[in-house]
Parts: sequence; C-alpha cells; structure tokens
Amino acid sequence: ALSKQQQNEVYEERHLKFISSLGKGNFGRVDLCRYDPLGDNTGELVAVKQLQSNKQSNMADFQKEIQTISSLHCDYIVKYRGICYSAGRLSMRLVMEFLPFGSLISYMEKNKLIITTRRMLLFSSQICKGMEYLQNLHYVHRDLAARNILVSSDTLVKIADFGLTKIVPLNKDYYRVTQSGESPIFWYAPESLSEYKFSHKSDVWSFGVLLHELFSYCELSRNPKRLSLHRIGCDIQGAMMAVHLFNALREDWRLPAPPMCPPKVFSMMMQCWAFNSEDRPSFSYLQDLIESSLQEERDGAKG
Ligand SMILES: CCCn1cc(-c2nc(Nc3ccc(C(=O)NC)cc3)nc3[nH]ccc23)cn1
Repeated sequence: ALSKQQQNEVYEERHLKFISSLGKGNFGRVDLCRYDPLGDNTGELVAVKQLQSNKQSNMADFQKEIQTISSLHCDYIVKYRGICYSAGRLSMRLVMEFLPFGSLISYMEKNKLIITTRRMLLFSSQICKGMEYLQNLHYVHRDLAARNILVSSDTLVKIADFGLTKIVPLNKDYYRVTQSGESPIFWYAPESLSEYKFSHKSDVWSFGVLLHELFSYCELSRNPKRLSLHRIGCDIQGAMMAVHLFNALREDWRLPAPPMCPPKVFSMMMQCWAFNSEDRPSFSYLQDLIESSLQEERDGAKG
C-alpha cells in the first residue's frame, strides 16, 4: 500500500492522454502523455511507466520501484509525480516528470561534435551527486549505465529507472540477489559477477563504466558490451560470458581508454575499476576528482 504522501498525487486515467512511446526500461514501457483535466490541451506533459507483463513478481517489483522513486527528492534524480490507477485498479501506472531531451545515449550521439570535455565533466558531476544522495539513503542502484541517464536540458542530466534498485540492509554493506534476470553484466563489478553481491562500491564500478560511455560519446562501436565481447570472444554464450568476463578482469584486463580521453578522467575510471571493492573510491571522493578536473579545464580555457 502507498503512504499518505504517495497517495496525494493521484492521476485520473480519463485525463491522461497518450501521445507517444518514449522507451523501455526494466520490465516496463514508458509513454509520453498529457495530463489534461481541463480537456483544452493546456495540461502538463508527463512520462508514464507501466508494466509490460502483469506477472505477479513484476507487479511486486513495480510497487517497490514506485516506493523507491517517490521517496527520492534530488535535482539529479528524475522526479516522481504520482500514480494513475487503471480502471480495474488491477494495474497501476507510475507518473514522472517528462525530460524533453531524452536518453543520454541519443543526446551524446546527436551532439558529439559540440559537446566539450567540460560539459561531460559537468554531467559526470551531476550523476555522481545523484549517486551520493542515493547512497546516503542506503539505496544501491544496480543498473547505473548511460541508457538509464536522461537529459533534462543542455546543462542538466538525471538518473532514471529504479527498476533494479535495492535497499542495503542496515547490518550489511552489500545486497545479494537471487535471480539474475536480464543482467547487464558488462557494467557489473567482479563480486557481482561471481557472487551476485551489490553494494555502493559495485555502483562505483558501474559509474566508471558510465564515465567510459560518456567519454566515448556513447558510440555503439565503442560500447562496453562490444569492447568486452572483443576481449572474451564473441562466441561465448550465456552464463559462460560472466565467467570469461570475470577471468579477464581478474587478469587485470579493463576497458581501453576512449580516444582523446583526458588522462585524469581515464585514471578516475581505473580507480573505479579496482578489483577489490574496498580499494574503489567513494562517490564523494570521485566528486572531488571531477571538480579538480573541471577546474583544470576552466584554467586551461583561460590559457
Ligand atoms: C530509462 C529507461 C526507461 N525510459 C525512461 C524514459 C523517459 N524518457 C523521458 N523523455 C524522453 C525520452 C525519449 C525521447 C526521444 O526523443 N526519444 C527518441 C525524448 C524524451 N522522460 C522521462 N521521465 C521519466 C522517464 C522518462 C524513456 N525510457
């Protein structure tokens, strides 16, 4: 059941006008809708997520996702607007703020010729702040990747899609999952590959992979899955992929530096990819590294 605060924002289905499909997240589909109670097209645009399959397990996960996102209040996390109960009240829909510039991947591809290092460091800093906020609430995101970052404006990005987010129990510093599901293993830390362990430090590993995507302009030819399969062999299938990837990482293979990537930024990625989770930096330390890189870029610009 939803708390009092969560119930306040109830959207009536009859005023929620479908406009277009925006994308697919974990188990769900996201549509652009206009919430138009006056019926004169002056209503606000919202992003509405609904479950694809109404499998019992997915419904429970969806309710957890709604509880998670409605508890987050941060400039660098996509905002919760409310809930829309469908007719039978069987399935419900999650209403969120609409981010007009779409996914970071499409944004970077479209604008790669005008995106500066400073802009990429600004985006990195915003994602880092969003992750610091999540960590302070004991949330582990578990799916931090460019595909789950949305662009609000030319100077603001936000973390989206909390379908895999879990709360770390107070007495432990990691969360162990049972089902692997559709695992994004190329963003996974070694301990997540070998023991299904997820923690703030495994989120830091994924943040390093996200930095790699960002400084590769999210180009498909250089995406983490393609570069990793090139290393472990493209003929490896299923569970064996995780084994080969783990072995490559244990033998100190890492994603290669993106072309033209500033050395300080690649060094940041390498620190995130420390094999032992306790050797990885915290998000607040990463914040300081990014700030010092940003300052260097500002000084450099002055010449
Ligand atoms: C992250 C995976 C699930 N997912 C979330 C969204 C989403 N999209 C958008 N805006 C958006 C998306 C696409 C485009 C576009 O031009 N496409 C060709 C323009 C604007 N705002 C959102 N607010 C909350 C979720 C959400 C889409 N997929």
